[in-house]
Amino acid sequence: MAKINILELLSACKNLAEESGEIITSVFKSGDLNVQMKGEDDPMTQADLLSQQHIIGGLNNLWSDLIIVGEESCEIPKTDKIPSINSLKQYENELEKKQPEFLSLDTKDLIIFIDPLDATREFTNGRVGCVMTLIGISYKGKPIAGVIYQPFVDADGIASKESSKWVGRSVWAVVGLPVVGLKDKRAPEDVGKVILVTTASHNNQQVEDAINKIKPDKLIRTGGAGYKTLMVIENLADVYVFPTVGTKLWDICGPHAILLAINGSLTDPFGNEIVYTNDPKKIDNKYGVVITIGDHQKYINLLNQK
Ligand SMILES: O=P(O)(O)O[C@H]1[C@H](O)[C@@H](O)[C@H](OP(=O)(O)O)[C@@H](O)[C@H]1O
Ligand SMILES: [Mg+2]
Ligand SMILES: [Mg+2]
Ligand SMILES: [Mg+2]
Repeated sequence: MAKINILELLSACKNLAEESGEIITSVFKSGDLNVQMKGEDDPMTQADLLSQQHIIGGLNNLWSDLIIVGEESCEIPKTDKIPSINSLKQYENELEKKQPEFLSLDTKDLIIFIDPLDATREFTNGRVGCVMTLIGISYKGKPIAGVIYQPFVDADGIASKESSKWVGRSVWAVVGLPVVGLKDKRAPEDVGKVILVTTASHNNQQVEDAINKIKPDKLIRTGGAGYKTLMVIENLADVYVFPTVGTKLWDICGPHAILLAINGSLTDPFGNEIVYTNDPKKIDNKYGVVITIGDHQKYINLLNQK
């Protein structure tokens, strides 16, 4: 049975996500997005496709037996890319003390979830600040590591319309290790407020009901499942609620791992844990998601009050 070191796998994912960011920005700059509709309200562009091919092609070159679930249904052409596996080596001693089993994981228990471009709709509309590549690593059904790569931002994650500022930013974590480079971005005037973030473009009665039950001090509607989760991770929002079908496991696995690493929570609206599986019938988060930093149960109770 092949064994995998989580730091080597995450290093490869981070390297590939960062390079997929270059693919995404160059497709955007070319103006030739080649938008195809996979279904009603479900766009895919050339950037989604090339990003997924780059990431899976690179992983396949190192670990041919990895179970990978990518959003797009496409061929994976052979690539010369050999991802870097050593960029997180300095964390090995710390991980050995805290989660020694993560240094030697059975391949059969791992599933990698790839969203090669989250917020495609916003990408096609030029609202690129929400766009990110999401890679999550699950082990025995739970997220244990993940990387988010934002291509259209500066080093602090601030979105810009000027391409000269697109340095890009990775946020990554292994559950059990301290998270590097994250800031608490709560504005002083928002301290003590309840800030709820939800969909900008998939509003429905359940979303409205959830807002009315939580009664936030401040409501933010914006695009991207990854972007909204990152807002919770960076303390720009207390709770992200989307209480209906719409997101898939690849939208949440990577962000969920980062959230867990900072003691946040992600469940369905009834408080049930999400199980990460490659069963295609269970890829939808069919009851929706509730994502918090702080008192998760308080929001679950509010959402389930009669
Ligand atoms: O990777 P894509 O298809 O862009 O992912 C979607 C999500 O599936 C969807 O839930 C999000 O909707 P909202 O923005 O309304 O929350 C969408 O933005 C993308 O993240
Ligand atoms: Mg999509
Ligand atoms: Mg997505
Ligand atoms: Mg996507």
